[in-house]
Amino acid sequence: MLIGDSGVGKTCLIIRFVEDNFNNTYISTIVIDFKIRSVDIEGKIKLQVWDTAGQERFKTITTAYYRGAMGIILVYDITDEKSFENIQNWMKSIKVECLLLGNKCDMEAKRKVQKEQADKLARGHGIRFFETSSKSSMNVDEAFSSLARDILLKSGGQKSGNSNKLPSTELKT
Ligand SMILES: Nc1nc2c(ncn2[C@@H]2O[C@H](COP(=O)(O)OP(=O)(O)OP(=O)(O)O)[C@@H](O)[C@H]2O)c(=O)[nH]1
Repeated sequence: MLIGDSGVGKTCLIIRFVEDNFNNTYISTIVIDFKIRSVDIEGKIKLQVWDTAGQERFKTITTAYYRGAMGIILVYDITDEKSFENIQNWMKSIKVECLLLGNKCDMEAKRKVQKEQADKLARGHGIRFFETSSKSSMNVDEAFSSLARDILLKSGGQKSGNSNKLPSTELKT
């Protein structure tokens, strides 16, 4: 499950990972959504990737979902300091396997969060850190695969039958 401020690029990361595509238009996610991709990690496994809305008004609902996740990808935007601060608050409350991503690393000229700061934060929490770009596709596959691998390792290689059931919601258009 991906968590982070509105506009940091969570949906774009999922679209790059699942469809190998990128779009500059910004359509803010409403509440929650998911996509599936099969990957080869010691045999085929199916990853269900959940996208959450970054907007504050959906926080109560998205928080209920993240409690059921097997792994969490915390995303900030390297050009937006506030998104990096907010990620640090999320980190305090997360108990499952997680990963830190500094997205939009193709925008080096507008960088506000230094790689070293994020690296230090990730080390402090004992988690992995990558800088990614959905635009150039840098590190996107690597990031998702490394978290999937860590989850598999932690669950003793079990590929299905987890007890972390997500709450069910009926969505109507
Ligand atoms: N340059 C650049 N732009 C990006 C990148 N990833 C996303 N964007 C742009 O950032 C904007 C927001 O991306 P989204 O993926 O919709 O952001 P989000 O985090 O899902 O936003 P919410 O759904 O509101 O929570 C879009 O205009 C994207 O095109 C990236 O790696 N590089």
